[in-house]
Amino acid sequence: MGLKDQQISEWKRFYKSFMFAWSGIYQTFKSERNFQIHVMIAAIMVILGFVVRFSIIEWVIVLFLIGGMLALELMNTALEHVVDLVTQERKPLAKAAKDAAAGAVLVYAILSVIIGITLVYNNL
Ligand SMILES: Nc1ncnc2c1ncn2[C@@H]1O[C@H](COP(=O)(O)OP(=O)(O)OP(=O)(O)O)[C@@H](O)[C@H]1O
Repeated sequence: MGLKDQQISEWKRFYKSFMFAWSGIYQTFKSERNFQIHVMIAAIMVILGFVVRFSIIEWVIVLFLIGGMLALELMNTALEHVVDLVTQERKPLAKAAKDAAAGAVLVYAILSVIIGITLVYNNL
């Protein structure tokens, strides 16, 4: 295979992984109610940001919060799938794993809400 063919094949692989990742986001959006709620809250936050005119720094903070929240929710969904793959039975370890992951999402969500409200309030 020539250098050009190799480069094309690299791009194809990159494109394929991108499509797999996009499919993961789309499937999670379709099937997980919590993910849909997070997307809705993110959209409201972006609209509020334009209304109260966030500064650049405030936008950076908000976009990191939104990106972090959605990424964490995707990881939580991935973990739930893996646990369900490992066992369909009710097991304490399965519960501990799912609850810990859900706890991580909750911690980030609470902090995001506090920071989001503070930023909006600060610009009123
Ligand atoms: N295999 C399991 N063993 C013990 N507890 C579980 C297990 N799966 C889920 N749980 C508990 O149920 C909670 C909700 O889990 P999950 O969102 O996966 O729904 P589910 O209980 O599997 O069923 P459903 O999706 O139909 O509501 C978890 O946070 C955990 O506390």
